[in-house]
Amino acid sequence: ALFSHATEGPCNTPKPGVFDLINKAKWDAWNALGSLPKETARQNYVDLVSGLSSSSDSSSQVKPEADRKQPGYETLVVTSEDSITKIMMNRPAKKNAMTTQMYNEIMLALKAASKDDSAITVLTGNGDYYSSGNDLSNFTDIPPEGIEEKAKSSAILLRDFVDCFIDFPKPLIAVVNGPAVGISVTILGLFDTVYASNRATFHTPFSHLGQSPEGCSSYTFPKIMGPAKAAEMLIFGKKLTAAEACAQGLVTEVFPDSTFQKEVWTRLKAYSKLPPNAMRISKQVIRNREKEKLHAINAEESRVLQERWLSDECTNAVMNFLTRKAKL
Ligand SMILES: CCCCC/C=C/CC(=O)SCCNC(=O)CCNC(=O)[C@H](O)C(C)(C)COP(=O)(O)OP(=O)(O)OC[C@H]1O[C@@H](n2cnc3c(N)ncnc32)[C@H](O)[C@@H]1OP(=O)(O)O
Repeated sequence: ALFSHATEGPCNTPKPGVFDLINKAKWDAWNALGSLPKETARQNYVDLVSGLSSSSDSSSQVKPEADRKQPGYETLVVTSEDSITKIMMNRPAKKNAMTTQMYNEIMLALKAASKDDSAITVLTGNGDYYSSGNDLSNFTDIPPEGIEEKAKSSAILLRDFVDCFIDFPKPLIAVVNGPAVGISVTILGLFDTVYASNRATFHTPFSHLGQSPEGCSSYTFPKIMGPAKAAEMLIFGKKLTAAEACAQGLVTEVFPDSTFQKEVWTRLKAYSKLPPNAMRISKQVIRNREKEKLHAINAEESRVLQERWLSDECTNAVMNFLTRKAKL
């Protein structure tokens, strides 16, 4: 309005029709300036634009992530911005291996995200790995009651952890920034969207570790990629490239690593502006009929693993890693 007034003087065009909403709003604003002198309109325009540029200068002083992060997490960085809650695994020196504390904190963060006012939730990793899966030193922390008790409490923790993903009510997106191993791969079948850098790989070496599939992958993987391809991953531990995982339906889209963060976050910010209730309800419609089945599968997988963790095959594989004799 001020620009039109400064250059053309008081409003001199016919009022746009009632359905021409944008032009009508512009016309109303111009007309409201009445017979303001052109020079005053020019000065007001300059003042307004100068004010906009100084307020955009102050918007570049966005709080650093450290200031925005939610308190109370030691193994994660959790932030909420642009209607997106981002849960970032934050043990980069240990390739984001998942400790007992990290499992517990991820559950807490998911429960909080399910109730906060964000529209979508993202899980990602800090550093060069997405996650190297279960922290194998979890197996060294044996309670006085013995190894059976450890296997039992681990199976309960695993079951509770995977249940949180099965029940998560909002769109859940994995931003797979690098290689992913073990449980960080298997739970991807419970996400709604999986974006991967072309540096990411997907590896479930359960037989190598004397273990068996979890995260409902014994059900979701054959469903997603067919039983033959799922068997190659889950029984024989075949490691997939990001492109292969995408071709088999586990990954939604692969991006070049050099532009990964920029492209993915631009897209997620656009998605986060969609009506949140519609997204939540669409997810329910897509997922709800499977929930009961997934809970039963999770319980069964956890029970089988509890036994596997007590096997010689598993104990030897873990000892070989911890004594530096073996790596994947
Ligand atoms: C409640 C229980 C639930 C259980 C659910 C079950 C889940 C099953 C799984 O997740 S199975 C998968 C288990 N993961 C692995 O077997 C991976 C083991 N790690 C490796 O083989 C390698 O570290 C690697 C290939 C991931 C990376 O090799 P690279 O040479 O690049 O790096 P480093 O080995 O030097 O790693 C840096 C430090 O990080 C430690 N580390 C990495 N991953 C793990 C891990 N999963 N557990 C424990 N520690 C891990 C590694 O030991 C190095 O530590 P250091 O610097 O102190 O030497």
